[in-house]
Amino acid sequence: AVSEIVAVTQGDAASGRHRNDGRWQKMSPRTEEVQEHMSYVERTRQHRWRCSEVTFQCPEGALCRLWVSSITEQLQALAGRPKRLLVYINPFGGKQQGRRVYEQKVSPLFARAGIATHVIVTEYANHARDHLRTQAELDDFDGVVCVGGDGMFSEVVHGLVWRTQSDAGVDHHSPEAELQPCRLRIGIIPAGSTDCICFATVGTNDPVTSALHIIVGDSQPMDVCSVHHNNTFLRYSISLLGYGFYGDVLTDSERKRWMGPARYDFSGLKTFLTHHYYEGTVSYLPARGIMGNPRDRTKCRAGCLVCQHNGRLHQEQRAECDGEWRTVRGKFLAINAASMSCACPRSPKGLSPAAHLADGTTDLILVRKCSRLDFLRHLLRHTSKDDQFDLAFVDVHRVRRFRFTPRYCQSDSELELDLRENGKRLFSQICRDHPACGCAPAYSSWNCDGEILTHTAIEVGVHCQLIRLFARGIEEPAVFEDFTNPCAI
Ligand SMILES: CCCCCCCCCCCCC/C=C/[C@@H](O)[C@H](COP(=O)(O)O)NC(=O)CCCCCCCCCCCCCCC
Ligand SMILES: Nc1ncnc2c1ncn2[C@@H]1O[C@H](COP(=O)(O)OP(=O)(O)O)[C@@H](O)[C@H]1O
Ligand SMILES: [Ca+2]
Repeated sequence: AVSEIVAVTQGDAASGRHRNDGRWQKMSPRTEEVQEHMSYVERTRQHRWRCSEVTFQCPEGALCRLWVSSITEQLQALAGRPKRLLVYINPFGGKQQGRRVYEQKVSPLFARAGIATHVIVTEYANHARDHLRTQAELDDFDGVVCVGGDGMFSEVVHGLVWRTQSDAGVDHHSPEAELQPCRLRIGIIPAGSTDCICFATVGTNDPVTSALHIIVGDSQPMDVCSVHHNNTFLRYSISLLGYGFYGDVLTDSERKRWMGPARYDFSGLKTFLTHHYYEGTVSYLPARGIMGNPRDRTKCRAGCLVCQHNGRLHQEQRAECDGEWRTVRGKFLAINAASMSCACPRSPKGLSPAAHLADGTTDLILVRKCSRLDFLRHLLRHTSKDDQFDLAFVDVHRVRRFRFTPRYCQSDSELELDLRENGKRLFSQICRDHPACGCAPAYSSWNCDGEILTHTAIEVGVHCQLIRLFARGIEEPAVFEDFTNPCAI
């Protein structure tokens, strides 16, 4: 299809400026004869795309020129294709290859597709976020590309969402605020440690594949969670919000950044062996009147009907959901909210395999205190076909909002209630300082897409389809289609 052509150019056969396709070499070039070079998307295994080139020999120069200009015109008329991109590179993400990956694999493709770029190599953490917030001339661009991991993507989202709200006069500190969707799409060139947002929206972590999705102008809407403490905005989350296990893994892994991506495995093992649980209260607003549930074994795929259906539903039906909050108190090994599957190479089906990218909900996973062996069973099921939620100590709910309060962080009014009711103030104070007799920490931290949150008591709301990516979701393999034939236009 035309939509999967990267570019066409004309070069004359005699000059030999372009590599000749072997098939045509037998023909002797006549004086008039010219070549037409076409680059196009070719699908290879496991959702990977390659940029292939084919050369056509054309007996008549005029005809060839007509062809090239007609196809180029058609390509330019494709509305979704970006022409100008703002690129941020994190040179220190993952294995510190971001710069090399961009220069060697991505930049030549953008050039071939005639995309103009403005490239910024970041110099410090939050450089990209702050540049987007205050300096970047966003009107000059059709999209933003980040080269790095989920942390770098998160920076770009924070910059863009913040800028969009401030331009629209929306107060992002209000947890109830209806946020304005961002105009610019975001592309991810994976060069981080987990890269789960790329993996879950494209199906593979491969810079060339991602670059091609950007070039053809794909669009994948995505939900974004906002995280607040009281009435103060803390952060946005796109992949995982995790307290307990994933919070502790992250806290420990930050000290091991020098290890690169392997830090997560070391800290994962350590945290697993430590086996801490945390007490607290979770309240949540279940998503009602929607298609799908976290255990229906469906998967969010390209052109997902559930996302389309629930994305439209969201606005009108929200009122119906109000007033049905539920509360759970307990001891948890992990509290995870996955607003998408969080599929990544470590777990190809992800934390919540049936979660949707753009349905306006997040899957709240509660793992209660259990034995090490049971928790290991739960973890292992992230890597097998077995259902990780089919265990007595695991609950999963598809929700629109939720709140968490750790046990020893009661609000002042709750403390006063304690005091009035049974004179427990002194006891409460002791608990605050030394809960559980000092044997184990009373608090974990929230892991918000790989960043540690400064507060433990949080309120979370999902903003349906707030951003769009240069991706199309994971494609189902089409068995009968011939992907290799570029002439099937
Ligand atoms: C025993 C094997 C268990 C495998 C369980 C794997 C579950 C993996 C789910 C991963 C969800 C990832 C969600 C993504 C979060 C990212 O946004 C975020 C930031 O990414 P960035 O660094 O690229 O910026 N990444 C993370 O927070 C990293 C989380 C990684 C967790 C790895 C946990 C490994 C657990 C190993 C347990 C080992 C127990 C072994 C017992 C013998
Ligand atoms: N130039 C820089 N120097 C230091 N830190 C940076 C720089 N640019 C980005 N960061 C930060 O690095 C962190 C990790 O980035 P990321 O690209 O997600 O890699 P990883 O997947 O390895 O964690 C992010 O929190 C991001 O804000
Ligand atoms: Ca979702």
